[in-house]
Amino acid sequence: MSGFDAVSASRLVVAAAVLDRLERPTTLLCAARSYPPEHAGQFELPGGKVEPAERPEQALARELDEEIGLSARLGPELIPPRDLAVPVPLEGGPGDDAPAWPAMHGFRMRVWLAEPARLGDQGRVGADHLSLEWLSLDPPDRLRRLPWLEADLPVIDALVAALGR
Ligand SMILES: Nc1nc2c([nH]c(=O)n2[C@H]2C[C@H](O)[C@@H](COP(=O)(O)OP(=O)(O)OP(=O)(O)O)O2)c(=O)[nH]1
Repeated sequence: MSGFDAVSASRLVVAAAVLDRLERPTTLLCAARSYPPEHAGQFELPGGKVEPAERPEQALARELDEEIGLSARLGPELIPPRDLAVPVPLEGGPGDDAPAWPAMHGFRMRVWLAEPARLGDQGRVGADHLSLEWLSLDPPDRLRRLPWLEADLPVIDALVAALGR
């Protein structure tokens, strides 16, 4: 789909920090959005909205397959720090059961580390993205300097810290 719909504060988005490998990673998959026009070219972690009655991990597998043709193995969740975390909403769906990162447009976002199920699989660019870049984790400042969606900056900082960079 294209464009951002009107959203309710309870909508949950899931995204993956796809590393070349979970053990001793060297690169991160950074995806340049193709829409909406005001965010085209900005980078995000691939993922998307959780459908009603879907578990977040199931939604993430579906989104990665649909958007970038990647079958991924999930690692640990990247837990937001307490001062940033958006609590579980009262009206959250069945899988919406953990604090999340604040995402754009009132969305809440949960993020998992991941690696391609077939190591070396690069994913493919579909309609949702202009490009997929596998960027080196070193030096981390180069990664931080990408034009990320604004909401992703603390996520990237936390990722870099979690990976010990
Ligand atoms: N996928 C993704 N969405 C993010 C990130 N950061 C962030 O603020 N968002 C926001 C942008 C959108 O408002 C929302 C997710 O939208 P989306 O367009 O990716 O969702 P979708 O794939 O289900 O797309 P659609 O078919 O509903 O357009 O979350 C991120 O790193 N990845």
